[in-house]
Amino acid sequence: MERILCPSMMCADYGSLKNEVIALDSAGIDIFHCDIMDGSFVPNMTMGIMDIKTIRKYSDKPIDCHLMIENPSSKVDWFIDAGADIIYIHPESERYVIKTLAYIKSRGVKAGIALNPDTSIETVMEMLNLVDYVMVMTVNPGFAGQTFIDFTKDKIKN
Ligand SMILES: O=C(CO)[C@@H](O)[C@H](O)COP(=O)(O)O
Repeated sequence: MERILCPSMMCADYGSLKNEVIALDSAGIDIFHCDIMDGSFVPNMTMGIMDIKTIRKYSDKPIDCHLMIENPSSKVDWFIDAGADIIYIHPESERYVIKTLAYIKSRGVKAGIALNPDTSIETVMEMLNLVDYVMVMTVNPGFAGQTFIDFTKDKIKN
């Protein structure tokens, strides 16, 4: 099994983002994982477009944007234009999921589905051949440092 390292950039020191990006890049990380939260789909607000642009400015490594926002289809262009290489959307937050996945791919970036702990894999079974990645969340989206929800292990296994 291939293992890759994707540090969560919401945990970076924002007083020194440029240096954090350069240090992670030279430490050999694989993908910058960026948690985008709108304070509505999840009870927190985190990174935005300027942060993605800063990461893109100081590294050529892939950037993934995990959109924890309502109606992500209206905003995917913002993040692609800022430099994202992979966009994750939540089926719980989007009315036209497959249309949005197809649009993301048509823009030349990879598309992923992220699943809340209480969303079953069956919900998205038909869409699995349309995505490049599936993110199985092992905590409720919104915050770093939460306790691992044990039953999500079975979902990952399946
Ligand atoms: O999407 C999220 C939280 O919603 C994660 O990406 C966290 O940012 C990572 O948390 P830790 O692994 O540091 O607890």
